[in-house]
Amino acid sequence: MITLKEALQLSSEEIRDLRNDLKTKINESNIGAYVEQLTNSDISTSGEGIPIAIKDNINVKNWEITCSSNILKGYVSPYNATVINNLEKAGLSAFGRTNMDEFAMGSSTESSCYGKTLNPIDNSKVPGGSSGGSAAAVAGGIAIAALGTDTGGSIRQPAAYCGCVGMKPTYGRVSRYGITAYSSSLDQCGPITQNVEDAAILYDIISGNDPMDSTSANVEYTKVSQNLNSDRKMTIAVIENFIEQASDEVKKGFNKAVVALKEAGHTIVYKNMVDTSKILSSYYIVATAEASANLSRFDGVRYGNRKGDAGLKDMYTQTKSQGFGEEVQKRIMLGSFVLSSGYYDAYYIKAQKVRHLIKDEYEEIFKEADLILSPVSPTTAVEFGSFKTSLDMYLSDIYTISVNLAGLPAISLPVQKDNSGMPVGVQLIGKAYDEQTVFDGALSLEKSVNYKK
Ligand SMILES: NC(=O)C[C@H](N)C(=O)O
Repeated sequence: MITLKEALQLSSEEIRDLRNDLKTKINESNIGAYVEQLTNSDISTSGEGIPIAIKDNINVKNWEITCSSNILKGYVSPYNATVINNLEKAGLSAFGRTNMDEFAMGSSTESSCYGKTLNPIDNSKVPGGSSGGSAAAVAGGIAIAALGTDTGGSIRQPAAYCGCVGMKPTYGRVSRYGITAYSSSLDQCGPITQNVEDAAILYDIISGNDPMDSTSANVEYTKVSQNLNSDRKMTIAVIENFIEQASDEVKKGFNKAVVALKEAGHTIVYKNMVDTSKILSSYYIVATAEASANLSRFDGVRYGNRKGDAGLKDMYTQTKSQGFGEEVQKRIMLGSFVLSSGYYDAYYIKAQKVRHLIKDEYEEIFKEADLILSPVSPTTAVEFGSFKTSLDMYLSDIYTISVNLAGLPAISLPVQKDNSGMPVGVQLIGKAYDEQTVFDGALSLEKSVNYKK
């Protein structure tokens, strides 16, 4: 597949041919990366630009947006998210809706109301989640690049499971206007691409201050893709107590990355951080609390397909219990519980304290290091049905969620294959607003590991 960098050099006729070619490839593909592939409808397109696949929680004017949930089936966006306007300004267009876990709550794309997306490398394995459709489309050669969202790893983990590059920007760097909120203090939109340079290009295109998003950062901004420099020598920290929990195959991949970084001239330092079990508890309290508030708008009155006609209570009950899947219902209930009076201090406030502690620990490490290297997930992509309980699934997020709790930028990239041929990804985490260092380090690592698809 042509890269985004190459596509930016094409004439309008060549782009038209590329779009037609892509449409044929999508229709012939059997991995179910796109919602349209799973529903037998036509690939949605907006404009005539370079085609970029869009996760089903990002508003594109006049497109159906469902967040892969039955509750929103048939809902059509009245406006574009800012990221879509930014794509269009740069000569790119939204092209095809990618599958996801319902309301971005999951790590395998198994909770979509449309059904599964298959990992293109091994169809018996999950593509990861929640942006599993976006990662599978890029890895499967049916998208040049895609947009995903990352609340607790939803860009980086599917990118790692499928062997592509996924980047979560600093909280506030990319506008959330027009992106369906799951957990407003954690969500960020970012690129999923075939390589690090394309990720930098797409990040540059979508990022920047937006007055339509009150959480958008108004800080000085320089484009990263024009200043990429893989020759910078950096100090990179490794969190020792994190790695112990990874599978042997992930450890091997991680060690390869450490050796490659040393060979590229970087200095490695070893650190420890707060226990991952505390990070997990903090994330699943903060995220579900915010989700319970954000998803209250899908009540059959303001949004959502209305069900039940025996009074208000029946209408709310029927609308939500028929519209939302099991995992979403569970999280709304958990979130409502931790915010309820009597439990608020014991759970929600405590989780916020742990969140601050995590932030402080990152700041301490960044006094000495430019970047932190960590695995993306404790295992490579698992077989469908492997997550028997919600907790099994939550445990696949132990390395990614602290980055969202601290609001930091991070990029995941593949470094080698495990003994069954599945990609092993690692992530580089940076200081807030220091995306340049994140991309420079990632480019250096990409060159030195020389991963072959
Ligand atoms: N949305 C995400 O970033 C995925 C994360 N596994 C979650 O379910 O919250």
